[in-house]
Amino acid sequence: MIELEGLTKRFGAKVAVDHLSFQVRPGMVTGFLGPNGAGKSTTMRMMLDLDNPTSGSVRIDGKHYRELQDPLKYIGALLDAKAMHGGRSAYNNLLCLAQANRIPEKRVSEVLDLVGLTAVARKKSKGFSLGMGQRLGIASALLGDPRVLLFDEPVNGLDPEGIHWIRNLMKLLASEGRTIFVSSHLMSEMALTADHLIVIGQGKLLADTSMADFIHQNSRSYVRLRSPQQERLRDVLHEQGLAAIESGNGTLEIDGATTEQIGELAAQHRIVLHELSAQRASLEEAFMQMTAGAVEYHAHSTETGTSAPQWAPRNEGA
Ligand SMILES: Nc1ncnc2c1ncn2[C@@H]1O[C@H](COP(=O)(O)OP(=O)(O)OP(=O)(O)O)[C@@H](O)[C@H]1O
Repeated sequence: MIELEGLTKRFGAKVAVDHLSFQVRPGMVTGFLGPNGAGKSTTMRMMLDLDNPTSGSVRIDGKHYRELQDPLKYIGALLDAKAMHGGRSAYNNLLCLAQANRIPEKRVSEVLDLVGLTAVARKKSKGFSLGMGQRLGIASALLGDPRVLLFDEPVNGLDPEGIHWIRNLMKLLASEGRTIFVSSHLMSEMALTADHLIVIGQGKLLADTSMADFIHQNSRSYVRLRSPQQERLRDVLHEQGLAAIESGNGTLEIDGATTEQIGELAAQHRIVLHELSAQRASLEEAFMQMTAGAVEYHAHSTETGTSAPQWAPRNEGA
């Protein structure tokens, strides 16, 4: 369990993290979302005592980081996969970390095996691909067999196989009762991985909710229809007080009705349907909807509309 209470971080006049209070619970994957510059990395750094809060506190399983004896046994993290010593082998990188944290050497081989790097254990890590480097970073996070794990953008730059592997690993670790906290800008991936979400914008908490509720509360759901008897269908819907919006390619969208209601209505009037489907906005749409007011930099189109977007701070006329 990770508990934040009024956590705040200022960099000069900039408030990067603004009175954040939330809990990250064990036994599930909690996603950490926010637009660029929202304060995610700063929050994670404070969880790991790499930055001092201006005020407020973080507790890991009830203790402040500095009270943890051998902290790697309580909390592991993947923040920057390139933080390894490139001139050392994967094995020696992990061995140094194990020795500094009083972790038995046999655990080094175990975690290398767990992340699939046994065959390259003696190779210098500077020759590693992005995916191998990411796996080595994860091995170091797992070294102390901690109950709490933080992953900052773990799938950045990975191929589909690597992404799939990390997703399954996080789910497995959560099913073992560990606390898994992961940030990512890849919404489709987050939707497949996280059970719960913490969303922040400009350092403030915007949402602390289950994935399903977040999408439900921040997005539109509607029914999509296609029929060769579209005019007749529109009339029937109209009689029932249902407005159909034409969305191109002969498709209609209807708010405020279920597929069951519409299917039965069509059957009663002997109208043929070629499509009848319930539509729910994606996590990405729900996220954009929620954070629209909290984005630090917006793109605005240029006069010709052909040049690259101009990035401007939100409060300076974007
Ligand atoms: N050391 C620092 N000195 C000054 N400002 C900083 C420092 N670190 C972060 N900031 C500012 O604090 C804000 C939050 O940054 P942070 O990196 O935590 O955001 P983030 O949500 O992780 O962003 P991203 O998704 O782009 O990685 C940003 O405006 C950033 O410019």
